[in-house]
Amino acid sequence: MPAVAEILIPLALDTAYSYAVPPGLTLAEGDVVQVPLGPRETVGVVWGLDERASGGNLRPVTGRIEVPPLSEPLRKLVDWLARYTLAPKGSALAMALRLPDEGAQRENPRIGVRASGRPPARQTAARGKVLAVASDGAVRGKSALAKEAGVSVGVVDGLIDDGALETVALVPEPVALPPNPDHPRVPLSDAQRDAAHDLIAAPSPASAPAEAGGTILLEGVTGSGKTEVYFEAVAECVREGRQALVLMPEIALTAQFLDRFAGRFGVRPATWHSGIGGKRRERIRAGVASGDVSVVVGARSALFLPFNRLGLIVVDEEHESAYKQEDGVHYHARDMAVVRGRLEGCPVVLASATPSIESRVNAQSGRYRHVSLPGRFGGRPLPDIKAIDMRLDKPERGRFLSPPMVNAVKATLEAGEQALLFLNRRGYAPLTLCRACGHRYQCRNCSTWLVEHRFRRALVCHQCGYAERKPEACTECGAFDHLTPCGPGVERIAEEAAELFPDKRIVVLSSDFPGGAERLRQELETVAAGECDIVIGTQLVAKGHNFPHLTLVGVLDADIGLTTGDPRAAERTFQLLQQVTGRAGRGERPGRALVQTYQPDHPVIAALLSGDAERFYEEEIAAREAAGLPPFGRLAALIVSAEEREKAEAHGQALARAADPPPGVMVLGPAEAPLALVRGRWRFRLLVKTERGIDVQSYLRDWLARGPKPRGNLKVAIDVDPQSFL
Ligand SMILES: Nc1ncnc2c1ncn2[C@@H]1O[C@H](COP(=O)(O)OP(=O)(O)OP(=O)(O)O)[C@@H](O)[C@H]1O
Ligand SMILES: [Zn+2]
Repeated sequence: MPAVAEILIPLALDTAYSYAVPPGLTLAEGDVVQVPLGPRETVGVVWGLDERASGGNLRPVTGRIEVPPLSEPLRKLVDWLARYTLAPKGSALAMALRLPDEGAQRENPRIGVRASGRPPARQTAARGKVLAVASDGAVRGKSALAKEAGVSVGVVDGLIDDGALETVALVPEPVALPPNPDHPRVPLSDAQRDAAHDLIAAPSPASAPAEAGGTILLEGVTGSGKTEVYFEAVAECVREGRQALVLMPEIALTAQFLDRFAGRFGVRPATWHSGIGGKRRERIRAGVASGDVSVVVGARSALFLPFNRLGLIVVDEEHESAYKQEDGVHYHARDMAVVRGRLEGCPVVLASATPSIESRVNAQSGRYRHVSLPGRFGGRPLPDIKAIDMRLDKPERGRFLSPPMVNAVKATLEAGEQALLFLNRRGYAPLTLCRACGHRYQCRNCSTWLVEHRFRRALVCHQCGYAERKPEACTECGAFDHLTPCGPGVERIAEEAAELFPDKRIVVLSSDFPGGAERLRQELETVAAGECDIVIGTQLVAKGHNFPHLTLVGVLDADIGLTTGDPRAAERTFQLLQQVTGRAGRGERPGRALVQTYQPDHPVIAALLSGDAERFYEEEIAAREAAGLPPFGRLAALIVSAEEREKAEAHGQALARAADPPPGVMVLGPAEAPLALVRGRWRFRLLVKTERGIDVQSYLRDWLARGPKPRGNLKVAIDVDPQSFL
């Protein structure tokens, strides 16, 4: 009697399906299998097995696929992820089960040749040279052998056909060489050594074994040398023969970082991000599963790699909102890292100069251990930060740099140092207006203004990517020469800087840098090497980078993020400004920062100027607690979208009527989303706010079960712990 296997299929399905295990097939939980689904065959994972049940009337499993099985902690992570985010379990599985695509499976092995020991049927001088070289029995590539013998590849081919040489598949080069934890290295400062010691220190013997995987907040001011400190924890992990994962926001994976890793461990680590192609992805996955790859540095998706003896997870820049995935499964990689650490029984290090309020509160309450580096490495001072009050120091008409800012840049360049001008706006101008008729250029698919990109000569939607050529005449009234850019983006600042400093080298860095991520990484290298004078950039250059020649940071619009209505607006602004000003003075010379603002007395700006981060955290934590906002209360958002506005609104209202919130739960909305239209879909938002002790997932499940069901093109996205409120 065949047993029954519960197979979870990586599609938007909530439960595993039952299949019979055919005679002769032995399966274990976690095995990757092929199963029939409707008229097709598909891939799934054994999620449960019942040896005693009778699968007689079920369709059988087709067979096992020879890829590494999913470990128990990884399966539990998938279960956890689905339960927490309310995503279908199959969708959660899909993230852990990126199977090789067709092309990747057929990776051609590299072929080498060696002497077979049989004499050739026909001997020539050229053949003699080849066989003389091959007589040592070593395996060589065909062309390498031909070159060494000084003959053409045709001669080698002839000897293969003849049987005097035989072909062998070469073992592919490893994706990463083993890091050496005891590679000679620069000595740590005393503060770093103490912090590293704290980080590695075993948890107190009183804690249960399951608690061995604790979470540690590694908080150190910008430039304090946190990287070197957590490298010590990585080294210790490698010494113990376990694997380490370092998560980074995608773009922080720079050559500079990889070189620092190589400086510490002798080799570069294996890396994992969206730019890694099919074959390489599969080899990394296989190496991670076999344990051959001991350290992976990767973007958030690396969290779902099949490590077989994970000993440490580091989340660098843990406060980064880029760790939140905003489509498909809405998960926060930092939070899931903490979960995976718990499931694997390994420690998790959250590193930041500006920790999230959530992690700060967890550290204060003792849920996380707190390790601090209060000063910069080498006793370097933190930058001196001053405000420029834009109400008093107005830029010239049509300009955006105030006179004190221009003077500071001038002085910096005269001293042979580098300046960074920071503005968190891509493109040339965020709005284009016709001065004749007042028409504003808007996206046809979204409720957003089109952003002028002068380099591309286009008006672009930053939501959906829609772009149109910037017209010569207004498309509404036909007037020529009346289209006016309103407000600045980085390209416009670059234009102003080029006029002010015509003989200086200026680079503009933003995520839409022409040439893509690889070119951008190269450009960051040239900045670090001091091969440019003025850097103009968005948040992309604001954090994580080490530019030793940079001594002046000018923030052009410190107020930008303060008025978004987002509950994290203050936190985000503080973190971003603290990070960007923290790029100044990391090398030999001290740095300073100037911050253009219309509200120098705003608590966030005042805290930044005071240099007293503690004050900001105290005030913000108190404010969150008073308002019952995270982490003192919980939030979840439902985003209802449809192609017709009325449909989305009506469904949102029907959901609200079915909400029936119990005590401790509040349901707000539906309200038209700030981004009311995205890619042709109208959006309405409902916000659930609960007391901390409430199981918000159960509430959401019950609510959605009794509420109206989405039909046709209508969709309801669920976002637990939302980071974006747009
Ligand atoms: N032990 C050391 N010996 C020599 N240089 C060091 C040492 N530790 C750190 N540094 C240097 O100090 C600088 C700052 O270090 P690091 O980038 O690790 O800081 P950080 O804490 O990560 O800063 P941020 O949070 O701002 O990114 C770097 O230039 C780094 O090379
Ligand atoms: Zn658009």
